[in-house]
Amino acid sequence: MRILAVASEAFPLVKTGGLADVAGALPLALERHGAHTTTLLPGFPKVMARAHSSGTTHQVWSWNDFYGGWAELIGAEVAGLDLLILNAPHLFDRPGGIYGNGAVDWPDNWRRFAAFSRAGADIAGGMLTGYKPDLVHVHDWQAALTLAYMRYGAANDVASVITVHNLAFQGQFGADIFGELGLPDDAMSIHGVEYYGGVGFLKAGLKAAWAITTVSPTYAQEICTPEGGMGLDGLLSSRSNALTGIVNGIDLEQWDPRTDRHLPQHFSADDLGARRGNRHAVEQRFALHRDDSLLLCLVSRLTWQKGIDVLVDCLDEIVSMGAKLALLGNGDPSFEAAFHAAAGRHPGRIGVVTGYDEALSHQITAGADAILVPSRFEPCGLTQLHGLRYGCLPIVTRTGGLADTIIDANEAALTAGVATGFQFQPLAHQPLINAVRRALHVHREPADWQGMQVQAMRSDVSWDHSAKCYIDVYRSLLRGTHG
Ligand SMILES: Nc1ncnc2c1ncn2[C@@H]1O[C@H](COP(=O)(O)OP(=O)(O)O[C@H]2O[C@H](CO)[C@@H](O)[C@H](O)[C@H]2O)[C@@H](O)[C@H]1O
Repeated sequence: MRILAVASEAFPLVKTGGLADVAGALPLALERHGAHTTTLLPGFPKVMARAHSSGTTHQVWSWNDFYGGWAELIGAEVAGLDLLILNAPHLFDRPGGIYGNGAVDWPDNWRRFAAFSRAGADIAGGMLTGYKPDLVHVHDWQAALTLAYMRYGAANDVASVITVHNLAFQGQFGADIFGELGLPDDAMSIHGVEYYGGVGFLKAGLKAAWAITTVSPTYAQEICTPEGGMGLDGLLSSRSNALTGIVNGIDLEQWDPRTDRHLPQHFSADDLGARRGNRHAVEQRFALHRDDSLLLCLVSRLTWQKGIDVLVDCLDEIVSMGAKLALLGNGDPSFEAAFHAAAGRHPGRIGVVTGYDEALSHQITAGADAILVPSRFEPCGLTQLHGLRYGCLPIVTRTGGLADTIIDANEAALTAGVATGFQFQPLAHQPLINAVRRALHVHREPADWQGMQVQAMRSDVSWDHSAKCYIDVYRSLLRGTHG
């Protein structure tokens, strides 16, 4: 089975969030089940640099004028990924972020990702000699228009899947761009790309996809409701037969406490005492007192989605309850400032590093006792899976993938010895505080805490089961039995 994946980021080439982790790891997991993935990426500077340093790049196509400038497609192989890269300097070669400069989106994002999607559809339609995918799998709004170009073009017989990683990002633009997309006039309708009077990239993909997946069963249900659907619940519930929730895995080689090159001290479920060296490293890096109190951590984009506003409100009380916190994140400057102010009020009890630091994210998860994931909504969530893998017990809101991956330490689960973390709902000050209090309570009994750590580390967070679920979706489409 040949899959063409279309994604705007993939680890380890370029990453702003969890999408990159998935786009980087899923192809390797699918390969083990006999499906070969070729991944189309935009030629962002980091992608081009990494591809060139691999020494494997070769041109497979070029255009003199592709959405306003010269462009080429490059083949490359990086970190086990079979890549096609759309090198279009007028669209992707610029300083700043891949989607914008600071908090401001690039004004030509519609053109950048329309071009990217068009390239995906042309490849699906057989533009490249010797390569035609059996199925196209696109991720999020940046790649979603691929499916509209396929549907209204030469590749409307090629099976397609769209995965929604986060419904909050929809790629909505004014109707005035439509004329420049190169789609036929009848695509500008409610059955095509039209969305609330403008053009909706994600909407167009959801409408055209043969199958829709999202990254957990609970989120799949939530997005069909007015509360969770962000304006797309009508469309999604009308397509609920085509919608499947498949929980993400994590890369077990990148996240292996016995071999992780980022850790000062390796450990395993049989040797939890060895976590201590990592704990000391975290205490040192975050200027925290060295003691045995509950060490909580956070590794997150600092946004409203992640419930950071509520956490900020709880920090003083969490410290007064006896816990301490190591906070790593970047995003909304007001949250960064609030964290620094809290660290100033509680020296030795709250430590903050603002910025994006992959190595530090591993160290924190290996050294802290528990990881906070107080998300307002969470399609799947990866940091709680990292926490499980490293015996850093997740304290999470009961929503989306957090509800599906963590077993709450209620009385029954504790007695049965199956608890792996602490859930609370709704996202608000008191429920969060109560969850931390429950964690403190278990933490006072080292044998109970370690029992939960072992149980957490036994959880299956691999890609194996999820890859099988994707293969099932692909097969059902190719057999014509889906939805
Ligand atoms: N400051 C920092 N330093 C280092 N690493 C950091 C960091 N901030 C975040 N990270 C890392 O970035 C990733 C973020 O993963 P999340 O699951 O929180 O995804 P995100 O919300 O971006 O994406 C969306 O897509 C993913 C993938 O489907 C879904 O899991 C998720 O629910 C959905 O919102 C993790 O690997 C985390 O360790």
